[in-house]
Amino acid sequence: MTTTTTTTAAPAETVLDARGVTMRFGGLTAVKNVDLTVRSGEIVGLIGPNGAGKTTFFNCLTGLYIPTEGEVRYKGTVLPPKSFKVTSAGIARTFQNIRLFNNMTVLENVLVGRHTRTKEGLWSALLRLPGFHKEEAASREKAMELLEFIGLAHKAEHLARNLPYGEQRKLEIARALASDPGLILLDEPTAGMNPQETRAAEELIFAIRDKGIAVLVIEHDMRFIFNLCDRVACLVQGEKLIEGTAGEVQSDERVVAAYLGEPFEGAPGAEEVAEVEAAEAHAEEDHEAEAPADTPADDTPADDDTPAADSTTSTTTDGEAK
Ligand SMILES: Nc1ncnc2c1ncn2[C@@H]1O[C@H](COP(=O)(O)OP(=O)(O)OP(=O)(O)O)[C@@H](O)[C@H]1O
Repeated sequence: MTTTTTTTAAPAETVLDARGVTMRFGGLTAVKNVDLTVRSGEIVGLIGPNGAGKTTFFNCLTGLYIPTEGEVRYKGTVLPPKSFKVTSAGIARTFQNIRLFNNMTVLENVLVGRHTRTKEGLWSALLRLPGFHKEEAASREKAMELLEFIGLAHKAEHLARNLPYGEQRKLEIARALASDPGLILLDEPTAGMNPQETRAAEELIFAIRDKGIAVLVIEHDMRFIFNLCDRVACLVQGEKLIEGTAGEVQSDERVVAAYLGEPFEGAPGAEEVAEVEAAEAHAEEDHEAEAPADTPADDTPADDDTPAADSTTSTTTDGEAK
């Protein structure tokens, strides 16, 4: 008789549990009855056309807004309706528009991010009061570790305002990580980044996840979000349209329809479309020039069309599929 032993992995802990979150501004319902769960070890994406309610939802999760209805729990406990208390509880975030202390150094910005984990408060950190300096030594080591982690240790003494844009975005992430979060919310972390910076941001987010921090990320760059995320939820006009794996969401016709008229970032732009059209027109001209006058169109070998057709297909597919 054979016995089989099966080992089951421990179920992932629910880090964030948002239930029925609704946010109204007067007559406008920006977020309507949205449920979302993020588990430990996960990277979850939040997509949706402009004005879909993504940032408003983030604001409801982080205590900036008190939802009109619904409840948000972090590791089983209902979150307090104050952003600094939410940060203390373990949720950190970055903003769509970078919010750094421009006249402070890179290191000081990260140290300010540690204030929820030190006895001295935010004002002490900002005004560099004596108490802050005492705790600074202990926090400094941790802050330098974070700067190493994001690759900015060599710029620790630079003023934040002198960093290139992509590095300012990284610094915001380091500052958020300084509060030792269990969940980090990233609002358009690659906005304004070039392709190399975007790839580096992707690696950084994977590394954050590997540190045991769950990630919820808003992005318009579909290629980035579908590469990165374990699950993706799509908001449209404040409501969650679908939630699933990248493949499921990507192929959902309602998602595609929701974006119609608003091309995906990474989808072929006007220039690429013009290139394809020019190539097609060129191929047609060549074809007409090559075909003997008395050859019926149907007799033209299929191969003659292949290169132009292939190049058209691959450009379109590549752009749309990712
Ligand atoms: N404080 C506010 N007062 C009134 N209306 C608001 C407020 N904040 C957001 N809205 C409205 O709520 C809706 C959702 O906006 P929100 O910024 O959350 O969308 P979004 O999905 O983040 O958009 P984007 O991708 O453009 O950043 C919009 O119609 C917006 O005008």
